[in-house]
Amino acid sequence: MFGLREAGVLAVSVAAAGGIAYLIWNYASSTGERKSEEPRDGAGEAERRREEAGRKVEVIPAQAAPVVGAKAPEQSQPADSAGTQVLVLGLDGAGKTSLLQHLASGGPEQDVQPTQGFNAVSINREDLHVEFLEIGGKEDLRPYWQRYMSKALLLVFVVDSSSPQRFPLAKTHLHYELLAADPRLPLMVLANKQDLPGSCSITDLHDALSLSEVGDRRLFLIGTHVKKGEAELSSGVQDARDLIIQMVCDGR
Ligand SMILES: Nc1nc2c(ncn2[C@@H]2O[C@H](COP(=O)(O)OP(=O)(O)OP(=O)(O)O)[C@@H](O)[C@H]2O)c(=O)[nH]1
Ligand SMILES: [Mg+2]
Repeated sequence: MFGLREAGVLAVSVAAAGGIAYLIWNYASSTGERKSEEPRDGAGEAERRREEAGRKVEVIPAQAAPVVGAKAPEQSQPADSAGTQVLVLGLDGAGKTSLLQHLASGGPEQDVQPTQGFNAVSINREDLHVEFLEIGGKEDLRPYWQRYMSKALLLVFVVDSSSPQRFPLAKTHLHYELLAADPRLPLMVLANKQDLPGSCSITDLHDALSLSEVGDRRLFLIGTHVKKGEAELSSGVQDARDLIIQMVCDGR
């Protein structure tokens, strides 16, 4: 595992809009191959790659820390360590549990079932403990989402990029229930299922979810996919994990 900068991911432009600063860069494909050996040296080159791939990552660069151990997911009540949890939300079927399995184990996902309540997952290493809390996305569980905002260090909002018909519903929950509850909480949107044909690019998802209107908070938008049987983490999942670990280390 390596840091974003070490991975050769290059910031190609900086845009400030609505008080939010993004560093925008690309990753080469949706197939999960991290092109760490290829230097990306200029906005023109990166733009070319973006056009080729139809994918981009918008993140704020961070140094990464290695993960040396992981604890298996378990059903549990959320821990009461205020402001330290990574809260993982999103509509049912978006891929939250699948992503957490990959983030925690670094390996292929096991069969996943819809989360009926909470799903607590930890990443542990000698001097680092990252605690994720997924709350299931079914309609009857969504009223619980907001209750855990106050304990969160970061909100990770997972979207199924292959289901554009559900974007308006996701947007409504995101803006009017979650972001409204904490105007400062950093937000990481994972545009998941980028492997599926016809999945929405993160540029389009940015617009569909009106992410330019998320307020005065740090925003990360990353295209991801997880596939059963794939031994390697996709580059987007690696980027997400690196950023999350860095934010936990920094304490926001
Ligand atoms: N093709 C593809 N399938 C995915 C991806 N991520 C998840 N899936 C599949 O989507 C289905 C739902 O995934 P889950 O991880 O259970 O989704 P969830 O967001 O946890 O759903 P709830 O727990 O019901 O809120 C499963 O069949 C996964 O295998 C992805 O990136 N690509
Ligand atoms: Mg789940």
